[in-house]
Amino acid sequence: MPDTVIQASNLSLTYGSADGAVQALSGIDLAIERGEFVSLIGPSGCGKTTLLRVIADLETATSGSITVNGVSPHEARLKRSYGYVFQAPALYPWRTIAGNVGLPLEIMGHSREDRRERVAKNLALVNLEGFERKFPWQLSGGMQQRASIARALSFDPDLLLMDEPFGALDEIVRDKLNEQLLRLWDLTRKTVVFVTHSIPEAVFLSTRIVVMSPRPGRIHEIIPCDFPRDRTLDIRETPEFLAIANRVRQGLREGHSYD
Ligand SMILES: Nc1ncnc2c1ncn2[C@@H]1O[C@H](COP(=O)(O)OP(=O)(O)OP(=O)(O)O)[C@@H](O)[C@H]1O
Repeated sequence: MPDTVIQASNLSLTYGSADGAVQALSGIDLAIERGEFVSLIGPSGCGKTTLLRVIADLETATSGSITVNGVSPHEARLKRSYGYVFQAPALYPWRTIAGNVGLPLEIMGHSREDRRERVAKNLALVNLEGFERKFPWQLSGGMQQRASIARALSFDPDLLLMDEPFGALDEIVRDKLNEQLLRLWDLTRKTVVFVTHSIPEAVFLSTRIVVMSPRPGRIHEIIPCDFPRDRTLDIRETPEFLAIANRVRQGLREGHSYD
């Protein structure tokens, strides 16, 4: 496996629409190394989701180049190199939690026994052991989102792409899930690319923060964030944390993000 998980060079993407073209990404240069936790932050419309979708081969760049694990996003998708977590949990209501988490494995043809083992392991990773037989509607929003993270991890990809997974949750639940996600990242050594609108969330979780600006979507600045991997929520009170949060806020302002 190459050490560089994602390498984007001069990547641009223009959507064609009935009322004209929208340049969603322009001149994106970004390299993400194995084991990093990289957040993409910026205002609505700056291209965060589009960039994640290009990595996942759900959109194709108009120009420039990108590799995922050293191959094209299309080949990486065929090799099931990543798990994708959406903003809404998107669990099938008629399937149990085990049925939802094991669905990718079912599609990939894993045996019943192997599925049961992997589902149990991944539910334990997101602290949902014992919930196999419940249905999604029997779980809180935060628990459903944890189940969708377990589903993304079910086939053990090294790369996790997360599009504002906790955006719809209240702050207390979000704090808890941020801590759990960080522990999971530390334990599994996955590479995470995480989209958020929240400055504290980005600073708490990331090893680097990519500040994006809109019209067209560009990278304004990349801010390193080198707290220990096993950080806890109390670091949010430290001057170092506040200094990085201020830098991100300043970067967003310079990108004319809130005009
Ligand atoms: N399928 C599409 N067709 C046309 N334009 C699109 C399409 N998807 C996104 N766009 C436009 O591309 C730009 C970037 O959108 P994108 O969803 O990537 O931004 P974002 O930063 O993720 O926003 P948000 O934070 O609101 O999710 C926006 O101007 C959006 O309206």
